[in-house]
Amino acid sequence: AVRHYKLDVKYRYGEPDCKEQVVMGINGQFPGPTIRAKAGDTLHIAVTNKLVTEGTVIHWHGIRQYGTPWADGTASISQCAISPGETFHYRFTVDKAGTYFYHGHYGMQRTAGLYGFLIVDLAKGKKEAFDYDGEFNLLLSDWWHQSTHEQQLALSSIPFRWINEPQSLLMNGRGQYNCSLAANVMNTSLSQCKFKGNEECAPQIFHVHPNKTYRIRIASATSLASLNLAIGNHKLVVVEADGNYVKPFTVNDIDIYSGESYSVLLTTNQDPKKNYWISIGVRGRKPNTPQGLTILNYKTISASIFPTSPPPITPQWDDYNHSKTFTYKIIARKGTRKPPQHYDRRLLLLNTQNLVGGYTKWAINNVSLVLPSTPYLGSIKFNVNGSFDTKSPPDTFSEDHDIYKPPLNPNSNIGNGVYMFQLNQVVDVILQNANVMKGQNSEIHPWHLHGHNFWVLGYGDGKFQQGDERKFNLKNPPLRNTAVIFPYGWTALRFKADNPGVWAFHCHIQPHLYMGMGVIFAEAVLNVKKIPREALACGLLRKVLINKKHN
Ligand SMILES: O=C1O[C@H]([C@@H](O)CO)C(O)=C1O
Repeated sequence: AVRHYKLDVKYRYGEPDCKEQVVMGINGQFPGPTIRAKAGDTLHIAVTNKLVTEGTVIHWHGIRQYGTPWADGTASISQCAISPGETFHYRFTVDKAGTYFYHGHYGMQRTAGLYGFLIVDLAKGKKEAFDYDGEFNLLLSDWWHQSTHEQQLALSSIPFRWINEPQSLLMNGRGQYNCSLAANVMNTSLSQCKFKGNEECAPQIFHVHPNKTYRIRIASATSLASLNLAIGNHKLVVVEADGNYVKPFTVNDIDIYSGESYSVLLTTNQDPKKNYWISIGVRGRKPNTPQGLTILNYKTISASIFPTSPPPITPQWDDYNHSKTFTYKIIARKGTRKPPQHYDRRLLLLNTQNLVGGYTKWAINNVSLVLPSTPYLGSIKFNVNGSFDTKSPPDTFSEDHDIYKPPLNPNSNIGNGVYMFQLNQVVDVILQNANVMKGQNSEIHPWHLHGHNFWVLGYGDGKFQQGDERKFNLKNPPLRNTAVIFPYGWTALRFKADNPGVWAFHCHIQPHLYMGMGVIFAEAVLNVKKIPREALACGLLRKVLINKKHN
């Protein structure tokens, strides 16, 4: 079936965490409306830019866009940003059931609140591999009181001004600044939040029946924060990651990084005369943001009876063993497509924090990504000269780079060259983490690939070495679209370049991408058919449109 949606992107006033702010909304809502379809459907989504003075695009995170690379929603990569007043028609099929989301992919618009769920149900007649009685959606994000326009300026100023930690964590767009739902039952200087219930920042309560099983679909659209989610007294059974089934495993809490999605099963087998906390807390960075909270309400009692015990304690922010233990448990469910046993090309990508002309940046193999004004997809397809660097960025980095120290020479270059792949090449990417520019520290980076799922073949501590590949999991590696690199560690991915198009591969932390932490993959672009004109009407491509009939 074809499903039609109309999304108007517009600023509005809102109180995501009880403080009035400018929020990027869709059809007047924040977060945007949930888009729902069945596997095999075609979505026709008309996005109208009502922002008045800036462009916009929307990326459908986790959707492979097979055959429709122009609909990936990445400004300067798959299309021209949609101008104020204009409408862009995204048309693509959703071929795989799963939990996805959509978000802005131009500047830091995601941080401003441009996101919503995209859920693809199984095709008619198909059955899930697990049973459940009901389901909930839980979209996680973080929230700043500084505007994203100012954040962009701060990050691209000399001296560099860091955006610092978020003021609040949001669940389905709701958080509480300067008060806590749990103040009465825990040790905090925050006062108790008081709600009538209809406030925009009042928590969205999850109502359940006892002795049932619920599927909770969770996605993280955070700008910066890595999160840990727990539900007081309850176990979580992880069954899906990034739209792929995983071998079910049971945990007390999950770590979720920006760009990831999970489905967990929750069985309501606890005392039905109580309600329970649902909590999220910051991981991987020294937190300065209170826990995000809401309530799991057993319908046997009133939702206004708060839990009498404190909310779950988030693991220490730097307890990376906790994170690794969770991440290493994720393996593919039986029946998942297996990876090719060999690769055709390997990239070793070193992530470093650098200086470019005095500006603080992130670079990959010493190149910090600055997007061109003409979108790659059109410029490669129509062979437009001069729209980006024709020289490819390096496939590897210097052997003697000491990942445990700040870079000896912190200076790097900006660039917008692409890695070119032939159709069906098997590509391995080893992401190598390192020390930041100042002090002794290495940060978590969740890397997201557009247009594909990749197999996560393995993780390791320290520097990747020849021979580490003997430890790769080629038997049941999970398929994902986002994978984390741990501090001072490496992560190995494999994918098949079977989707003609131009695809971004980048750190999903919004300020890091803004500071250049990404690369561009171009795959068999000459095989791309029928790019709509509206995706091409900017930069050096305008001439192509005027001069020749395209395709
Ligand atoms: O990109 C970043 O910059 C700061 C810090 O490294 C410099 O202020 C930080 O914590 C980041 O993640």
